[in-house]
Amino acid sequence: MSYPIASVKNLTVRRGANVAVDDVSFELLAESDTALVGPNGAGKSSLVASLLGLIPRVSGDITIMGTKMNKAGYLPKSIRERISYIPQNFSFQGQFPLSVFEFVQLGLSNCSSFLRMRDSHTKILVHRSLERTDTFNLRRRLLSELSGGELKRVMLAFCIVRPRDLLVLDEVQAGLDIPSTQRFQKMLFELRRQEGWTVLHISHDIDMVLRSSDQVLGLNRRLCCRGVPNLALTSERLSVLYGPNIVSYQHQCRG
Ligand SMILES: Nc1ncnc2c1ncn2[C@@H]1O[C@H](COP(=O)(O)OP(=O)(O)OP(=O)(O)O)[C@@H](O)[C@H]1O
Repeated sequence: MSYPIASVKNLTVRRGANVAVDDVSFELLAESDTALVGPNGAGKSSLVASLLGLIPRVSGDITIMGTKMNKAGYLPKSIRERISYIPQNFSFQGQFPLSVFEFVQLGLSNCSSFLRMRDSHTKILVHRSLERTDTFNLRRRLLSELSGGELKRVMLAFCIVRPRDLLVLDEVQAGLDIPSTQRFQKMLFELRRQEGWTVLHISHDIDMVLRSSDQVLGLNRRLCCRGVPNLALTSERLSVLYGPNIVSYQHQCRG
């Protein structure tokens, strides 16, 4: 039977003077895929940032892997190092002097079980992660020299270089073309199964959510719907979320 990796109860978050997330409760079950959907400005990134302890919350309880997050957003290192986060935007301008290999290797630094690891072992782990994400040929390139799609696959290599339990992704498809999106989704799906990750991801692709997620959370400041996507995302619920003029199209492409 599945157990909760994360549990959120009555979470309220403010951004500036406004309430961005209002009294939201949900659970993320182990090894499940949960999509967080909703219109622009609905509070999705705020919810995720608060779940990760990156921004404060006004009220509510957050428990991750059995440990309750304190009011200041603190979680012990033993829990934090089991979580991975790929943010919505990241770019490396100019000649940011960090190679792909060095970046992925950083995923091992500061991790208790790898601190005394020999250099040769570290290299094997990094190379294996790069191979599994089709980024081995990029290992000597600077991060600032990568395309958006390449950078996202390198972020996945960073996530798998050591075991994690919870992966949080904020609109990873943003800026990717159709083939890159399909390639990334396929890779993520396979890695999730191999690694046993619990995934929470923000998405604007309702068709993809219907096809691949176990649970959907429909947010528009408050939680408007929640459950198995094809039951929860009815046209009525989509209208509540996005407004009455929403029309849902099914992608014809099955990649
Ligand atoms: N740093 C900030 N300071 C003040 N208000 C903010 C800040 N960041 C976000 N907000 C506001 O909080 C609300 C929720 O924003 P948030 O980014 O969480 O929404 P979102 O659902 O992730 O949107 P999008 O789909 O456009 O990325 C919005 O009204 C936004 O203007």
